[in-house]
Amino acid sequence: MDAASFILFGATGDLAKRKIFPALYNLYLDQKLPAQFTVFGLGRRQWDDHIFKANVAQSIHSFSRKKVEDPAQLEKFLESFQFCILDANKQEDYVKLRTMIETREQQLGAAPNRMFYLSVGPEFFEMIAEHIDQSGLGSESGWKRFVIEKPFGHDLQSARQLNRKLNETFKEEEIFRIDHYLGKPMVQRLEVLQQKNPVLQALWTNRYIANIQITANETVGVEERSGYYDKTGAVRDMFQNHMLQLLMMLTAHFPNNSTTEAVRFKKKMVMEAVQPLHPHQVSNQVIRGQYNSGSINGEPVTSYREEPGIANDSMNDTFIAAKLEIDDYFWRGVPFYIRTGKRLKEKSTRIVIEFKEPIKQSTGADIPVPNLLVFEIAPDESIFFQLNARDPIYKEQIKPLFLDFQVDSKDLPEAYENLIHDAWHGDATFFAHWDEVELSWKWVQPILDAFAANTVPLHLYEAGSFGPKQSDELLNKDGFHWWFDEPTLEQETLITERNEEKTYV
Ligand SMILES: NC(=O)C1=CN([C@@H]2O[C@H](COP(=O)(O)OP(=O)(O)OC[C@H]3O[C@@H](n4cnc5c(N)ncnc54)[C@H](OP(=O)(O)O)[C@@H]3O)[C@@H](O)[C@H]2O)C=CC1
Ligand SMILES: O=C1O[C@H](COP(=O)(O)O)[C@@H](O)[C@H](O)[C@H]1O
Repeated sequence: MDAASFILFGATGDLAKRKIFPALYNLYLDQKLPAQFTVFGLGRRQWDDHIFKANVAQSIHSFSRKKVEDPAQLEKFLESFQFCILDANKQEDYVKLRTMIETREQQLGAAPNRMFYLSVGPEFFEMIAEHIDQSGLGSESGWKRFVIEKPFGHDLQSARQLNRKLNETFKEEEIFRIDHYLGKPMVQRLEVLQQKNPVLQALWTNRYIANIQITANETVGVEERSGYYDKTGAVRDMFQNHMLQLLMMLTAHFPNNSTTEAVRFKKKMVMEAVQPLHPHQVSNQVIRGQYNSGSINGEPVTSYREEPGIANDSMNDTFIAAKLEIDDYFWRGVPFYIRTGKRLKEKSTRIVIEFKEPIKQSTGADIPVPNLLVFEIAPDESIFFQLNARDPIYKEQIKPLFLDFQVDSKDLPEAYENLIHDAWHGDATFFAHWDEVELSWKWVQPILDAFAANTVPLHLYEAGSFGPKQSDELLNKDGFHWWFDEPTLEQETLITERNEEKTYV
């Protein structure tokens, strides 16, 4: 593996502390970093190497998946960390940084391979790219990679403008746009599950599937991010990126042993086939919500408008549900329902595939019992299939039967480990290509416009619920309902049993 420098803008920030340093440490323990590497931490704070290393050590003790068992090993890891005070606006700071990096590369006899990781606000992306170019930091003789965190733009126009600017310094193949949902192990499994299982391949079409539901419910509220979130809302924060990436990963028909290009091409085809949303359709197909006060896990929580830093008349969306269709040979006619929101009843990220032709119960309430295939992504990972069988006691009745595979996620790499590792290897498969990003913005743009013009109602929902009731109606009018908001008795039993006895794959 190539020796390289990891140049981290925003090394004093929250994301670096909670995700990036722990990910680097776990990769180091798994021997997935090059034998020679240096992490250059950057920020305006008057830190030196000593303070920086102490902060990195603290972050590892607090947030690492693998606990520190050998302090000497941690010390050795920290030897590769250096700090450079840098103000992103100041060209002279980049020149100083360049000298520092070149000195270290010479000491190690290492090639000038440089990974620039921007864990800073998006307002810095263009400026930093330009300074990297002008200061000569993007050396010609090694490889260079530019890793950026979302949000990538604020709307279609700003995203295009940002991309044009970045392309002046970096080629598309040098830009790694992180969408951490693509780093989640279950999401990474979707491609292979589909490719390597003829049974799933056969079922993966409108012939058998009645509808698909993609949910990312969160219990947390706006937290300390009011400045960012109140301008962003659920539509930009989660829907345009994470939710549409889940849609692409689920519905793309990947060829066997796909290359990076093939995966990205197939995902792009999905987004091209998603039926465009016309302005007059937004109010029928999109539900906008904002949390009111309520309680979560028995604790009272305030309304969004009472959160610190939020105006008491804010119209920002903390919940969005939308219905869309993919107009291609495989998916035509299958409705996709996608929702995400904050301050909901439970943390759950899942995809539910509901199959056609549910059987009717022969006794009791006339409840249709469909087959369901469920991918649980968070908080625990699992795949389960709901089948129907004869009730062994009340033989005239049908009883759901579950094939349930729980994934023991505590030993799996965390999303950031997967993504940093891949970027270091130059593998862009699980990063968002510009084409996907642009098409995603294009699809959500009518929603952004409608929200800005207030032509879509803002429904307040009680914190601790599953969002506004209008989100249920979105499905009810098509004869469906969100699965698992109110689990059946059998599903409830399955969930309880899972916690007692686990079947791992
Ligand atoms: N935190 C999270 O969980 C997630 C964050 N993100 C994204 O990651 C990025 C970073 O977020 P987060 O870490 O939370 O933000 P923080 O506000 O915690 O950190 C911001 C960082 O930017 C640095 N910075 C600010 N201004 C300058 C400047 N003029 N020159 C140089 N450095 C500067 C700060 O360093 P200093 O003050 O020392 O200058 C600090 O290290 C954002 O784009 C965010 O949207 C994405 C997903 C999740
Ligand atoms: O990108 C973001 O994701 C988190 C949710 O991520 P998860 O891995 O916990 O599902 C969300 O809370 C945050 O607002 C958003 O910026």
